[in-house]
Amino acid sequence: MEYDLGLALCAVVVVFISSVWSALVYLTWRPYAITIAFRKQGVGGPAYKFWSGSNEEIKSMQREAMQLVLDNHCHDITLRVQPQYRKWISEYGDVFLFWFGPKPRLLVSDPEMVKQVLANKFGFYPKSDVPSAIFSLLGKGLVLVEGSEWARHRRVINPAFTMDKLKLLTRPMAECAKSMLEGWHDVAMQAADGREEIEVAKQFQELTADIISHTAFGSNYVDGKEVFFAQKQLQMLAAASLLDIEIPGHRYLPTDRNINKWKLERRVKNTLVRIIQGRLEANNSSFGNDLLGVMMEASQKQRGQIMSMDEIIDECKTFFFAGHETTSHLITWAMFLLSINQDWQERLREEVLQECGVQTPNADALNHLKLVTMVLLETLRLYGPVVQMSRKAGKDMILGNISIPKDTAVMIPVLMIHRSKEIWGEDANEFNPLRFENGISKAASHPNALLAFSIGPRACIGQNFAMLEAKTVMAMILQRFSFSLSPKYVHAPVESLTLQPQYGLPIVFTPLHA
Ligand code: HEM
Repeated sequence: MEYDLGLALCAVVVVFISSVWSALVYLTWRPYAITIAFRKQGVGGPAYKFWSGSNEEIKSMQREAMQLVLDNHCHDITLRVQPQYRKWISEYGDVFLFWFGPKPRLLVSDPEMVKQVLANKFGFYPKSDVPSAIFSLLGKGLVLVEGSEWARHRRVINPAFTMDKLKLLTRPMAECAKSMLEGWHDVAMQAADGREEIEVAKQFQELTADIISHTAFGSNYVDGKEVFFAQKQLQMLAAASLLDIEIPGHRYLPTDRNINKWKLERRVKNTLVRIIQGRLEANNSSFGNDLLGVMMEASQKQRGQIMSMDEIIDECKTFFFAGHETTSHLITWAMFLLSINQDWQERLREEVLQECGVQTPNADALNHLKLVTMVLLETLRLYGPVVQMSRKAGKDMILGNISIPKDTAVMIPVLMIHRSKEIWGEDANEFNPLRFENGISKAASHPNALLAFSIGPRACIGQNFAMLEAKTVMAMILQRFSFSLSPKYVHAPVESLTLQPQYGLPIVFTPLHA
């Protein structure tokens, strides 16, 4: 008996010592060895700090940067949004190593190396490990799945985003926009001076929520909006915990935050199950022309491609996450740029009136809006909603001439790349839509320099949807109003998962017609 107890005690001591040893190796020796291996290849970077890596330094730089208010015409917003990358690129160059806690991250801002990572067709650079908060937002939706599972999902979802299907969505998009703009028109007409100041960032969030609820869920859009609001709260919880180092098992503890999160997740799931079940049981000849219907149809038709209920649910969550805020911020920033560039606002209005008249624009007319497209591309370059992307080396890789050990995260600082003078020329920090006159690939010294929708096989599946939506809304605003920036506006772009104006975007509208 005593012998057994002694043996058990010995085992506990051995396990304890070996865990402490592994932890020490992981937290000290490994970062040291990785640093040396990269230094030998000429890759510098900030020194590793025990346990917290570079996190505290980043947090402190970001706290300081948040105090900055920029001039309205200053588009070099890296000072405020990515101060750490700006500082480290100037100190260590295009490629450097930093640390997310004890995990190594290689920042790569050379466009050719970025292309090698994003356009890799063999899946050698999968998405890097996502924080659990993001995973619970998207589950196994298209943004996060990998390999053959990703290929199966993408095949099922692709038909929902073909141009002929998207064209059908122009009408619900325009109807949602019309109802918002009629409201603006009425308040402006009632104002004593016929002008009205409106905080548009919030309005566009509501509009794009309305549009994605209508276009994804058609007749079920009221339920769709319920999902949307719950997802939105989950997203806020996720954003608040992004720079926290995850403690294993913490997400299973019944803390107030976790309990709230579980409740919201249940609400999202139950509502989506109700919508999908309803369509399956309706016994109609088709599941509908909305994104959900087209996806369910494709899932049933393509033999061997069927997606389970849980997978369809995760794709619906993904549409909300990936397609709502991004598009609303694109429209918000385009309005900001047109408010401070009145000459471009005038040019765009002329183009819209010439191609669409005063009618509600249809997909074919929108297709002819060349200047509007150029302004949206320039907005995506200067204020693209996605400011960085990350991947990891799926195995030991050679990138450029640098050896990268398996599992090293590779960070792509989109915001910095979009402002590089070497890539975009001396006017990189200026608003110049004409750079896109001959198309995206000719706008910079590298054909893949615009990364707003990413490139390669994992590029944004919703990019045509987003551009169609933004063009519809912009054209309808230009038909109805002239607008300028309110003196109350404070230029303070901030990243909260996506790039947004920290204090909103107040704009003064004057209706063009009574
Ligand atoms: C201005 C609007 C948008 C921007 C700037 C944007 C940007 C991006 C970017 C940069 C990626 C690649 C992310 C990465 O690889 O890490 C991506 C992927 C994706 N986006 Fe978008 N997006 C927009 C709108 C939309 C819309 C409207 C939808 C759907 C309704 C959508 C759905 C997706 C999906 C499903 C993926 C994952 C694709 C895959 O991995 O195969 N996005 N988006």
